[in-house]
Amino acid sequence: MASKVQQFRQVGKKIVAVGRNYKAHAEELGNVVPTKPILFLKPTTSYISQGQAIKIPPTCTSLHHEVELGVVIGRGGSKIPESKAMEHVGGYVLALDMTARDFQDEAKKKGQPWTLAKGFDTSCPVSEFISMETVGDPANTRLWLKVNGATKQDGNTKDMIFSIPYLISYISDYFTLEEGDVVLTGTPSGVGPVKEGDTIEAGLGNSVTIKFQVEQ
Ligand SMILES: O=C([O-])CC(=O)C(=O)O
Ligand SMILES: [Mg+2]
Repeated sequence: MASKVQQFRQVGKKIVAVGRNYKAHAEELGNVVPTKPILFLKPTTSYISQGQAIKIPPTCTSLHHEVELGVVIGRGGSKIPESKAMEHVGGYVLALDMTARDFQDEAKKKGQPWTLAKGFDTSCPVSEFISMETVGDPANTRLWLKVNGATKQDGNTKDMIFSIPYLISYISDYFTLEEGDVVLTGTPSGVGPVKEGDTIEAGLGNSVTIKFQVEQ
């Protein structure tokens, strides 16, 4: 029987996402490099798993891929010290933080929230649960993404600005983290648009790959 944490999608808890956690990605979109984590939430209705398609949200003209390491919380807590943060990690997931970049650009200009740009149905494609042993060192793991076979993103979690323990501690100062919550740790550089009919393939380390189709 799969443990509860392995069924994080059914547990159906929060998705807390971190923005601009890689310097090269902050810079490629003309944003300043943050001095503290930028957080936003994605609803759990945004999850899809392999076999389901990424659907371009209505009126979106620039749907971007962002490959990210997701941390699955195994043990909840609030005000978790950085030194104890890794004890709250249950495992990992390879995720895409699909982003309606045109919606986000408009929201940024108007000082409005990113909810629609980041939280629409199918905006969080995920792999199956990945064990800690499979990932090995989450602070030195390759993350890559291809569109129709062409490499677009090829990064490493060692380039995160804020580490996983720091993020868990920081987030839990404000939000209680619960078993099954997922923390998306930000995307490396190379984000870009996808269109109807495209195939997105992404990988983590040497062993985990996912594949999703984009549909209108
Ligand atoms: O939309 C953005 O650029 C922020 C973000 O999610 C990331 O850096 O992963
Ligand atoms: Mg992201």
